[in-house]
Amino acid sequence: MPETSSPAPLRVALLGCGVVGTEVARGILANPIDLEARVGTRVELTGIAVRSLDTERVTDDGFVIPHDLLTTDAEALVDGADVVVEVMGGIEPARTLIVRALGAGAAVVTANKALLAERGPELFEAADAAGVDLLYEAAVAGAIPIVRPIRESLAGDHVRRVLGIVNGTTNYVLDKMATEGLDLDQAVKEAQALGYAEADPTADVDGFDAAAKAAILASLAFHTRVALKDVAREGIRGVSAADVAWARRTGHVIKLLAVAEVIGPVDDGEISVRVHPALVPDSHPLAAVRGAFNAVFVEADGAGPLMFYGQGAGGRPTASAVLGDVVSVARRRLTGGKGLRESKDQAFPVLPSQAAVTRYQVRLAVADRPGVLAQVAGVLADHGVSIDTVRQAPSDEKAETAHLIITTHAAREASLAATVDAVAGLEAVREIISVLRVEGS
Ligand SMILES: NC(=O)c1ccc[n+]([C@@H]2O[C@H](COP(=O)([O-])OP(=O)(O)OC[C@H]3O[C@@H](n4cnc5c(N)ncnc54)[C@H](O)[C@@H]3O)[C@@H](O)[C@H]2O)c1
Ligand SMILES: N[C@@H](CCO)C(=O)O
Ligand code: NA
Repeated sequence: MPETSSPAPLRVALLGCGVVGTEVARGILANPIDLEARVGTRVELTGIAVRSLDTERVTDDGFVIPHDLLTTDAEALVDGADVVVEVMGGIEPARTLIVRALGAGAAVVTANKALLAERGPELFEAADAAGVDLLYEAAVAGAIPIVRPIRESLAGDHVRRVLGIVNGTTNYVLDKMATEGLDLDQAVKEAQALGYAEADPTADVDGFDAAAKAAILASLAFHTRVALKDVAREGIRGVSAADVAWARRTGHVIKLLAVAEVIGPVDDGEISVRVHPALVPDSHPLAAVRGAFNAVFVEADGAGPLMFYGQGAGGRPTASAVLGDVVSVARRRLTGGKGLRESKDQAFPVLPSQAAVTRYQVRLAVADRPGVLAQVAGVLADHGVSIDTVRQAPSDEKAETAHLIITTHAAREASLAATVDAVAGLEAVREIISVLRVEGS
């Protein structure tokens, strides 16, 4: 009988053993899903790089990570690996270790959106040069398959627009404000108590986390390179309980959206990439995304609208995406295939935020007397901003003040800003209370 030799085991090195890392380790060591059967060879966790050997590493449901797998020598661990899984976060030493791994011919799986958004090109070039995979499904919207669908399933289509709720913490905060009437600070404290928001909630509340994910999504969707610095970013600090309540009255919810869209021809246009709070009509699928859930709504020429929904964070959900990537790179290595190359054939100019085209809802307090509405409408007309609807809220008779809620047709951000300044200058206008973009209609 001819001898058949089974393929060598796949050696996986894990960098980081925190919320995600412990669950990745458990997934490899104690996976009820048989990784060996999925991959075609044994998947061996060779070690886990940690900062301290003294901490006991246990998953939420009590799976203890064997102490003998832990090491503080991340470089040595990387050098012996076929696949390196980076879940330590931060820029350094993650960047150096990933470049080292790729240079040595190992495939890399990472969940590190901050690193990809800041140093992606360097990493993709190292992966392409070595002909190995650099996969990062977990970096955008956690468990939700969105990187692979955009990169592979939609590669034969033209993506026009991506609208994403890609930060669970801010979605939880805005949802609490809408459903319980909390103000922003109260809702952030609740998010912190539940472990969604960090002690310093800046990365979430000010939109940095969503902006990193927007840069990654835009790069994939439009086959180009969008860096974090190209993303116009506004967080949710300016959203008041009154804004949220008014949104409900006008049939909207406020969401922090990551928006990436082509403006102009799909093969010769420009792109706008931005993160900001926006009014989403109740009828849009994104309006139904509650609590800390994430969702990404994609519009493509051929496919039409697509919606991806699920858990964007948490140890097990994020580890699910990481493990899927591990299986994917392992299968490719086993068949001797090269890694997927970065797709960056389109050089779309990224528009500055003032050039973005959106609908707006402006809420203002005006003197309640004849002719004021006509004056305000006249200023919008003079600036070429077209009104879709005007609604007047019940007036405060004592103060002789009326509230106007004006929704515009699509206008450039720069024109709208100039228009609002001119409206604010009218003698009859007491206050511009809020200006919010309207997306998804
Ligand atoms: N937690 C989530 O829900 C989630 C979701 C998606 C993506 N991510 C990403 O996954 C990565 C990990 O996130 P996390 O929540 O598990 O973070 P975490 O802070 O819980 O874990 C990171 C671990 O890496 C260790 N570490 C950091 N630097 C190290 C070094 N130089 N050497 C050895 N160990 C080091 C830390 O001590 C910590 O234990 C981050 O890039 C994060 O953005 C996390
Ligand atoms: N802080 C992020 C974790 C996932 O990237 C969130 O709230 O969604
Ligand atoms: Na994902």
